[in-house]
Amino acid sequence: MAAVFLTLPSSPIFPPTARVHAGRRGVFVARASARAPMIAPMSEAMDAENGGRGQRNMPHVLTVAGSDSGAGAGVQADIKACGALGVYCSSVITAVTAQNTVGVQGVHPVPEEFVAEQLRSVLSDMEVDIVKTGMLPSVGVVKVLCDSLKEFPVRALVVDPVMVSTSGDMLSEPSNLAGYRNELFAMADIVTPNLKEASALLGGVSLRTVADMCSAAKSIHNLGPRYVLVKGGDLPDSSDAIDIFFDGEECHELYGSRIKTRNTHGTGCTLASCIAAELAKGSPMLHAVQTAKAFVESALNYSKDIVIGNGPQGPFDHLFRLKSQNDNVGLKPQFDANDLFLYAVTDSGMNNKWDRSITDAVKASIEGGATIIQLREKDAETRNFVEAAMACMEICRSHGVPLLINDRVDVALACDADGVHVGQSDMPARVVRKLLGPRKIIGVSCKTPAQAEQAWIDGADYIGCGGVFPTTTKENNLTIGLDGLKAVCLASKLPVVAIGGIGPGNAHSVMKIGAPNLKGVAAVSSLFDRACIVSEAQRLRSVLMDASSRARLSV
Ligand SMILES: Nc1ncnc2c1ncn2[C@@H]1O[C@H](COP(=O)(O)OP(=O)(O)O)[C@@H](O)[C@H]1O
Ligand SMILES: Cc1ncc(COP(=O)(O)O)c(N)n1
Ligand SMILES: [Mg+2]
Repeated sequence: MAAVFLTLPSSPIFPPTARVHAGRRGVFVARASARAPMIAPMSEAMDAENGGRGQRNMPHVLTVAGSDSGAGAGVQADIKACGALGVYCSSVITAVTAQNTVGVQGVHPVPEEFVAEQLRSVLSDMEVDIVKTGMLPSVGVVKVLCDSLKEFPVRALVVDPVMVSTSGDMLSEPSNLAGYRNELFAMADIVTPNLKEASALLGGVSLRTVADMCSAAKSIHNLGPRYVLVKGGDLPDSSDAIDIFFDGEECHELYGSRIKTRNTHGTGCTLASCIAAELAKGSPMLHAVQTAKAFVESALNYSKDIVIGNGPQGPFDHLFRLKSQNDNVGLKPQFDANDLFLYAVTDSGMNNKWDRSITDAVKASIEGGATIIQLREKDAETRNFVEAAMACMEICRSHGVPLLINDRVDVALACDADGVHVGQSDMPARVVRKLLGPRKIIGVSCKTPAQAEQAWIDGADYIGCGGVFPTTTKENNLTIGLDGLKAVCLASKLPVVAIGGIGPGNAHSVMKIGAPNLKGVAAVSSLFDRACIVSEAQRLRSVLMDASSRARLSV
């Protein structure tokens, strides 16, 4: 039967919303500053209309993809994935497929003009942060999309170059390769081919090893995108699920557990949508990819035994987090940068001097208002350290305060700490991330903008910046002063906690340097080299509270 496409009489032409034209390259580097001017006037206007009750824009992904009637992949997967991550998802449908767990029975492309009309409807009206593409059935649709993105630029473009379904059915014209290569890739912030797609994009090269995936990622990078993720779901003989992330300079091997299940239909669509959703929330690219990968792994794990359909490849459950709180155990606790507010770093020497156990020191700092704890035990014997860390972990967990371990990844793993803090001469954060996985918090000590940039690239969650003032806890430690702190904060894409000689007497001067990503101060001697930790922590906390309420008032 011939398809009937209903094209409404041309809608009134809305003036394109004023958007910031960030250059395609560097959209992410300029993320915060690019968004600010775009959002502020709009929310001010809405606020005024709303009696100042503070309306807010919701992070928004637009998926440009095909419909999967079985709802495991395509637009349906994209909407569920974004919804699961708390992001709004609008959808421009490029094709309707008749599809189930057996395969694809039919494909019905939507006429290019009507794809263009859908794009105009969404982009001219809504504040779309990120566009994610899936099935683009023809070169004509690719062209229409590129033209729309030139007219209505967005913050980033995630391209999942869907070509063939896992069942082996063609989802785009072979001539589409040229459309991707010649136009879309140059506009893309990230392209996420699976092994077959990467091979097709490179003229049919064979991809069987991680080394092959790295060289494919580099070759695809030469086609124009800023980042490339080659997905290894189908890597033969691999007991892990390994993806390769290439940032233009370095290949990062991202490891996950391979879940034994038939329900992997839609993993690629979901991964790309989750990346887009995390970008919409403001994550840097590598973080977005890691969070997306962890989400897919958790969803597959939760859904590994569900049965939907009789074919060889079933869908999985994107909304698993809503089903059971218990199943959330093991998911990455969202790192909350506000936890850096009052960061207590224990010191074994000071505990000995004041004849305190490490657990007493931790309890007292939490009672005084510490919002995160780091155990820094430079001289402890490993066995004692692990025992003490386990006890501290229990205390911290019962108070909902994250516990990090300084330097010792092994101790952090042994006590299932929330994360690790490393210095410049400790294990590189990239290696720590490999060992701890995407769900733990990693902090890196940085003195310079270059070190802060590296920490971000390596996948850290925050940086500790200092020593700001001279201190007795670190010998020969170069201090960087408030100017040095400010320079690093302004350059850092990660939240910052200031450290080094900070206490109630000078915390105010630190917090008022005027860097929005400076989230708090770390204290060692000013808490632990004192007779009463509780009252010192309370004093520091009230100085910090005062500084942050003044900062809010002056905005
Ligand atoms: N069985 C599995 N267990 C865990 N992760 C998987 C599994 N299969 C695929 N993945 C992950 O899902 C994402 C999508 O990969 P892939 O299946 O290769 O893409 P596509 O769906 O486009 O073919 C990747 O991050 C991959 O590592
Ligand atoms: C409409 C549509 N879009 C994308 C895919 C790819 O998904 P998968 O690779 O998991 O089959 C699909 N099967 N259908
Ligand atoms: Mg797959």
